Amino acid sequence: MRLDKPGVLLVNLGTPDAPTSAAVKRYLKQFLSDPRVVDTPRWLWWPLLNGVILPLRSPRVSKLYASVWMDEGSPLMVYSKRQREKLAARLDMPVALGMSYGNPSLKSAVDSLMAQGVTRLIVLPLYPQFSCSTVGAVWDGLTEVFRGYRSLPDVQFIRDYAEHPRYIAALKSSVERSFAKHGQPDLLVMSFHGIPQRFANEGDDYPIRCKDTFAALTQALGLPADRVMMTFQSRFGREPWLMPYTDETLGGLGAKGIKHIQVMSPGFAADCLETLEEISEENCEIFLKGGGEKFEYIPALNDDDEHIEMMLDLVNAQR
Ligand SMILES: C=CC1=C(C)c2cc3[nH]c(cc4nc(cc5[nH]c(cc1n2)c(C)c5CCC(=O)O)C(CCC(=O)O)=C4C)c(C)c3C=C
Ligand SMILES: [Fe+2]
Ligand SMILES: [Fe+2]
Repeated sequence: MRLDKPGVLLVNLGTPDAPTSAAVKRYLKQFLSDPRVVDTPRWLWWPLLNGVILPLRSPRVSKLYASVWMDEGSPLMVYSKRQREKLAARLDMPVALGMSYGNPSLKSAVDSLMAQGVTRLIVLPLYPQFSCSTVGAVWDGLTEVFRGYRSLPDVQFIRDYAEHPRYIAALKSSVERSFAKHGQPDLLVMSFHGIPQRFANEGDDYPIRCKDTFAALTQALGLPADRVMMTFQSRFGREPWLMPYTDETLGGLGAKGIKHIQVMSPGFAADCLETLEEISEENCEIFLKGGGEKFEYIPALNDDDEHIEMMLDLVNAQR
C-alpha cells in the first residue's frame, strides 16, 4: 500500500549568491534565459542577452544588491529562510525551500523532501498574484525536476492567494502599524511588480489578481478611493508593461499637492532588491524630486507571525 506523507515546498524567485558582478551575471543568465520571463525568439534573444544585457547589467545591478545586502545574505534569501524555519516549526511535516533561479534549486528542495519519504507535495509559490512569468515558471521547473524521477509524488499546487482573508488581514495590520508610526499619508500607493501588457493580452490574469488584492485591502482599510492607488514597478525592456508605472506616477504626485505618501508592495512576500532599493531608494528620490515631502516604505510581510499563520492556513486547507 502506498503511504500518504505530505511535505511542503515553498518556492520563491531566487537571488544571486553574492553581490558581485560574477554572481549576479550567473543568476541573471539563468533567470533571463527562461522563456516564461522573456519570450523573445531565442535566435534574437541569445546574442542580445549574452553580448549586451549581461555584460552591462551585471556590474550595475551588483552594486545595487551590495547596497541592500544583509549580514546573513541577500534579503530575499534571508527572509525566505526565516519563513521556512517558522512554518516548519508550526507543522508536523517536512518543509523545504526551493528557488526558481539560483540556490537552493527547486531540484535540491524536491530531492530533500523525497529523501524524507514525502509522497505528496504541497507546493506553495510565494507569489500572492498568479502570473505566467512567476507561478508558470514554478510549474515548469517542477515538471523539469520530475523528468528525472522514476516515481512521482502526488502534487497539490497552490495557484495563488490574492484575496485570502489572512493575507489581506496581514497586509492590513502592516498598513495600520505604519499609519500609527508615521501618521496617515495623503496617499497609500500599492506598487506591484509589472509584466509586459502583452502577457495580459494573451491571457495572464495577473493584473486582475493585483486588482483583487488592491480592492480587498482598500475595503479592509476603509480608505476612500482618492487616498489609495495601484501602480506597477520594475519595467524591463522596451515594450509597454502594465500601467500606470510606479516611477512616473510618484514623480508627478508632488505637483498635484500630494506631499506625504506611503508605499507598499503587496506582491512581494519578502523584501528584496525590488522593494528595498527600487522603491525605498530610487522611487523615494523620484517622489522627493517631484516636490513630495514625506515618504515611507511599508515592509513586505516577510516572517511576520500573521504571514506565517496565512501560510499555515493555505497548507492546512490541502490536508
Ligand atoms: C525580464 C522580465 C521580468 C519579468 C516578466 C518579471 C516578473 C516578475 N518578477 C517578480 C519578482 C521579482 N523580480 C525580481 C528581480 C528582477 N526581475 C527582473 C525581470 C522580470 N521580472 C529582473 C531582471 C530582476 C533582477 C534585478 C534586475 O536586474 O533588475 C525580484 C528580486 C530578486 C532579488 O534578488 O532580490 C523579485 C522578487 C514578479 C512577482 C514578477 C511578475 C509578477
Ligand atoms: Fe522581476
Ligand atoms: Fe528593479
